Amino acid sequence: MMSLNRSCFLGNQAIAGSSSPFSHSQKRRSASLKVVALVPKVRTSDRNGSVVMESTLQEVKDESSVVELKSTVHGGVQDVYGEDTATEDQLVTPWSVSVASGYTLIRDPHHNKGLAFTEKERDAHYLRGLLPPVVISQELQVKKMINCIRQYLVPLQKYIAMMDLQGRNEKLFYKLLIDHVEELLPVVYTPTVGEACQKYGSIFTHPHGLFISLKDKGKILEVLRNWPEKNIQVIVVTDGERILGLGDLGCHGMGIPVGKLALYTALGGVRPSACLPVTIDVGTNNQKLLDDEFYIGLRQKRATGQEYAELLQEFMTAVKQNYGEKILVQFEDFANHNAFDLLSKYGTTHLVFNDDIQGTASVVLAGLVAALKLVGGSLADHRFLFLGAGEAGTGIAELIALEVSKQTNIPVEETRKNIWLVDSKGLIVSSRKESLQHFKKPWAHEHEPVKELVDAVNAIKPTVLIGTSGAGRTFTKDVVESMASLNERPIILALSNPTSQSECTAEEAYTWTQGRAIYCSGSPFPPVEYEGKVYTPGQANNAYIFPGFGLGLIMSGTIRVHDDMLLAASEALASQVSQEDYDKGLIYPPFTNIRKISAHIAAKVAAKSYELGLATRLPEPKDLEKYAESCMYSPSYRSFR
Ligand SMILES: NC(=O)C1=CN([C@@H]2O[C@H](COP(=O)(O)OP(=O)(O)OC[C@H]3O[C@@H](n4cnc5c(N)ncnc54)[C@H](OP(=O)(O)O)[C@@H]3O)[C@@H](O)[C@H]2O)C=CC1
Ligand SMILES: CC(=O)C(=O)O
Ligand SMILES: [Mg+2]
Repeated sequence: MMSLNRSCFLGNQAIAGSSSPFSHSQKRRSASLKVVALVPKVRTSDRNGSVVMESTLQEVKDESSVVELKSTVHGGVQDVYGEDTATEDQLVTPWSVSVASGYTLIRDPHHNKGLAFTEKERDAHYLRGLLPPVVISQELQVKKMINCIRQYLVPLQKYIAMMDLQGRNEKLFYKLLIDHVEELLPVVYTPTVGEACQKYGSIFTHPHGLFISLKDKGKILEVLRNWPEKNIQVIVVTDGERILGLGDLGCHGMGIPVGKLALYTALGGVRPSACLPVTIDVGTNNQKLLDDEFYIGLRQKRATGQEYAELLQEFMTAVKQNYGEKILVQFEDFANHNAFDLLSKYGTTHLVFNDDIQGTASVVLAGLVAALKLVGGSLADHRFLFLGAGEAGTGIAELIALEVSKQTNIPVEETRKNIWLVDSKGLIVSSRKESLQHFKKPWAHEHEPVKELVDAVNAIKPTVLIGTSGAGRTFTKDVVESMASLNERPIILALSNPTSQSECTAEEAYTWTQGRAIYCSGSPFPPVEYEGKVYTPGQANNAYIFPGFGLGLIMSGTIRVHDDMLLAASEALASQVSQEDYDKGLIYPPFTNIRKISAHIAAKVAAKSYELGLATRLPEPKDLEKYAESCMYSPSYRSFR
C-alpha cells in the first residue's frame, strides 16, 4: 500500500517520514527510512505535500545528532521539533510525505479502519499499541455507530457525529449511510443540513470541501491544485446565496455541496475521492452572519456584476484546465438572479447542470408521471399551479411543458398554457410581463391579476398544486380545502426545504383533504394517522435524481447535458414505483432501494447520451445497467498488504 499521506496539516508539528514524534519504531527507521530532522531556521513553505526541502532537512547519522539539533531550538526533553518552546513567530514548515502507516494511517480517513484493522495489518503497519487489542468487523462498527447516533436526541448532534465520522473513517461513514439510508438521509441532508449551515461557524471543527474566495482571484487554479485528490469527476459548487429556503448563508453554505456529494457517493456510487465540494465566497448580504463572531467567510457584502462574473469565469476555466473537458459541475443553491445566467452561459462550454432548476424538474416530473396511475388521465389532461416562480418552479414547469409537447406534438408555447405560477406578487399574468424576470416571462398568460393563492386556486382550478416558494405554511387551510373541493385526489407537493419552509405539513394535507391528498414534501415527514388510517407521505427531492444522473454522465463520458437526459431520468425513476408503493398512495419508491434505482437512472441517462452522440466512452457497454452497478463505489474495507 504505497500512497502519499494526505494529512499534512498538523499545526506546528512537522512529521518527517518515520521521524514522526508519534508513530514509528526504531526497527522501521533503520529498515526503510533515513532519520531526518528539521532545522529551526526553515523558511521555505511547502504546497501539496510534495516536498522540496533541501535547505530544511538534514540527514543525520544517529539519534544523538538529533538530540544535538534539538538543543538548538531549546526544547524540553526529547522535544526534537522545538514544540515546547514554539512561538507563533517561529517559522516551521508543515510537511509530510510517507506511506501511511502507524499513527498517520489511523489519522487518514481514506484508509482508516479503526478497530477493524486485522492482527496482520496491525503488525505490518506499525499499529501495535495505537489501538486497543480487540479486532471487530465493519458490521459491528456500523451497529455501534448507529446505536451511538440514536443516542443523540438533537438532530444537529447527529449531524456533527456523522461529519466527524466522515473525517475519521470514510468507508465506515458510507457503509453506515448506505445501510441506514432512510434514517440518516435527514441527518446529512435536508432538513438537518439546513440547521448545520445556519450554525456552520459554531460547529466548525475542520474543513470539508474547498473554499474559494475573492481573495483567491487570479489564483484559483493554484487553489484547486491544493486539493489532495487529482482525479475529480464531479464538483458541486455553491455561492451560498440561496441555501434551501433559508436565504443567504454565505460561506456557511458549504454544508450543501458536502451533503450533496455524500449522496453522490452513498446513493449514486461515485467514489468519494472523485468528488469535490466547493464554496465560492463572494461575501454575504446576511447582516446577522457579518455580525457573527464565528462566521467563517469573508466579512463583506456580496460582490456582484463584473467582479462576480470574473471570479466565476476564472473558476469555470480553472476546473476544465485542471480536470479536463468531462468534469461535471453541478450548480447548487445559487440565487436565481445568477443561477439561470450561469447555466445558460456554461451550458454550451462545460458539462454543467443546475440541480435546483433541472434536477428538481426531473424528480417532480417523475412523481407526476407516477401519480397518473392513481389519478388517471395523461399529463396533458392536468392543470398545474405553482406557488413560487423561481428556479425550482419555472424549471419544473418547463420540463412538464416539454414532456407534454413531446407526448402530444403540440408546440411547447401552447403546452405552457396549462401551467400557471404565482410569485410573491400574485399570479403571473400578461399585464405584468414587462416587469418580470426573464425566466418568468414564458408563464405570463392572459388572465386578470390575482393576488392571493387561494383565489388563484379557485380561478385556475388546478389538479396539481406545487410549492416552490421557500415560504413555510403558505398552503393554508383554505388553499388545501379548495384543492380538495376541486379534485377527488388533489396532488399537493410542498417542495420547499427544510421542514420549517414546507408549504404545508403532511398532517395538514391529509387532514384538510380528509385523507384524499396525494402528498409529498421536499423534506421528510413521518407517517400520519387520520381517522384510524395511516398515511405515508412521500419525499419529492432531487436526491432521487442527481446521484444517478451524475453517474450516468460520468460513466458514459458525456460532454454536455441535454434536456432529453432529464426526461430519460424522469421516466427511469417513475418506472421504479411499485404496485406496493401505489397501494400506499406513494408516487416515489422508498430510498432503501436507491442504489439500484440510481443504477437504473444512470443507465437510461447514459443510453440517451449515446443516442444523442454526446457520450465519449466507446464502445458503448452492452448492458448499461450492469455497467453502472459495476462502476459503483463499495464502502467495504480493503485488506492492506
Ligand atoms: N424538494 C426539492 O428537491 C427542492 C426544493 N427546493 C426548494 O424550493 C424553494 C425555492 O427554491 P428556488 O426556486 O430555487 O428559489 P427562488 O428564490 O428561485 O424562487 C422562490 C420563488 O418563490 C416566490 N416566493 C417567495 N416567497 C413567497 C410567498 N410568500 N408567496 C408567494 N411566492 C413566494 C418568489 O417570488 P418572487 O420571484 O416574487 O421573489 C420566487 O418566485 C426552496 O425552499 C428550496 O429549498 C429547491 C430545489 C429542489
Ligand atoms: C433539495 C434542494 O436542492 C434544495 O432544497 O435546494
Ligand atoms: Mg438545492
